[in-house]
Amino acid sequence: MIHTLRLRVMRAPDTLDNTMTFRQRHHYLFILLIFGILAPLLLWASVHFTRQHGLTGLAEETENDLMIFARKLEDYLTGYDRLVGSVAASRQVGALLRNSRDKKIVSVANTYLQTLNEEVRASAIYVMDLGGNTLAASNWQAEKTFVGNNYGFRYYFQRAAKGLMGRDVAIGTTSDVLGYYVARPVLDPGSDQIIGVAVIKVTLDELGLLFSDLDLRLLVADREGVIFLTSESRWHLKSLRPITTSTIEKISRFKRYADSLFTLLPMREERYWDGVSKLVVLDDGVEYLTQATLLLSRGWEMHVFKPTKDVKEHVYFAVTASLLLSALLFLTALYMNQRYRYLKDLKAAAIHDFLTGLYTRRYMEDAANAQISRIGRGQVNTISVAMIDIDHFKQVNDEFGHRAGDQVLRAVGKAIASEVRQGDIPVRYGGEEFLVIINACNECDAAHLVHRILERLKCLHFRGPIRKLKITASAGVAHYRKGGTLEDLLQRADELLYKAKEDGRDRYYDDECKRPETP
Ligand SMILES: Nc1nc2c(ncn2[C@@H]2O[C@H](COP(=O)(O)OP(=O)(O)OP(=O)(O)O)[C@@H](O)[C@H]2O)c(=O)[nH]1
Repeated sequence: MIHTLRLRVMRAPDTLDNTMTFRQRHHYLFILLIFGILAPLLLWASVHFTRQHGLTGLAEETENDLMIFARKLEDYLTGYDRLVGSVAASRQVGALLRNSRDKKIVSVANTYLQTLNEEVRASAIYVMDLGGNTLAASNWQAEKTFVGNNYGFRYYFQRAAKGLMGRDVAIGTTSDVLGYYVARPVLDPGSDQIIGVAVIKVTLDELGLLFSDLDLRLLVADREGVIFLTSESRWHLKSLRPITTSTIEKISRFKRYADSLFTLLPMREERYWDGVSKLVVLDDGVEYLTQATLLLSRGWEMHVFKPTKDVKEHVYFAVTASLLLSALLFLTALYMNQRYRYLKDLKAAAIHDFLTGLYTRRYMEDAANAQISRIGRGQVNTISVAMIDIDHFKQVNDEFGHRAGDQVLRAVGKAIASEVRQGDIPVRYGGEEFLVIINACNECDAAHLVHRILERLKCLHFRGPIRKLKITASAGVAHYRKGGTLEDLLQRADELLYKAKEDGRDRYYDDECKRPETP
């Protein structure tokens, strides 16, 4: 502590001021640097973690929605899958296929299909023979009835005619409406031979109602990636993947998508966010988190798109919050720094004389008393006090002015500080009076020091109007005596100083050392 303070003492006050400004500037630069690194880090972390957290939540919601809608669609269509089974097993349909020329049987079958269709609200229910001809249909009375038409080219018919479940999405040749077709073989109860095919058609408009009023985008595409069911009408019959010309031709033939262009669904900036979810920007310029699932029984794929705008809002909030936090931390750091410097300056001002930079009288009293108690404990040999007073200083003030007087005081303070050793305490005692508490090994050490100081003061050179000025000083040196007090020590030094002044100045008296007293 003393060592640090001593270094400060040895600087001229004007240099000290400059150093503090320089240091202060360094402090601000340091704080700015720290915040220059911290603020972007904080910003990056808040953006990263908020987005990460938001997208994780959104991915969970998307997965949930996907499961719900896939289940909803499956359940809805499975109802028709089962229903077509009961149509195929019905007495009326069996009778019709065994005897399609009997008008009465045909009429009974038509009425049965019509009534059933009204109950289950399908688009149409009809029965075909193995040649693909429609023998009876729920819309038998309509102008564009299916009865009499041949749908043998249809994929669903060909599957059912082979004894399999036929499922397909296609545009109706008679109705011109896109629909889901499900077909089952009709077996002869006696022989178990396939004798025809029962079909139910459900319009996709009706299916689309399942997905209306959603705050998400949803699509269902067939095996080839053609979107046939979607919450966005503009995506209708667009394709998720590039399709070859031969596939387009095949689709056109079986499904009658002939007029469609099969353009690709515009999806930009696709990238996987995790293993399952993708982040995409769609044709509306909005970013979505998307997930897909396969509807295995039908070979379809369902995609759900959830806008990430809520996540973005959270990120904006986090950015604002972290900017505010950074600003708050920055201001707090500035305030703390100012306060720290202020307290430090206050403390320095309390122990240092503002003009010379030497210690104050108050500090000296505390430090000297501490030294005296150390002597009592045997930790320090002895101490001495040298009281030094500039001779005829009043004349300097009177002749050259107070500022010149201050210049001399500063130079004397600097000279004394540079002569003392580490552990000595140089003090501005008052006015033009200085004092040094000397940690001496023996009495003559102190006399040597005072001798050197008085010599040095004689050699001081000044600038400006007082460049020709030469000064001398007088001193009194007193040594600690066992059991003595600081007051006693100071008094003896003062008396010796007084004596030196009286005897003509430019000398020192030492109460023990018998060295020459004039330097
Ligand atoms: N410039 C300046 N002068 C000071 C300061 N403190 C005290 N003085 C002056 O120091 C002078 C001390 O004068 P005196 O006590 O008469 O002593 P002296 O003129 O040095 O004469 P001797 O000590 O008897 O040799 C006074 O004129 C004070 O005004 C200060 O901080 N700055």
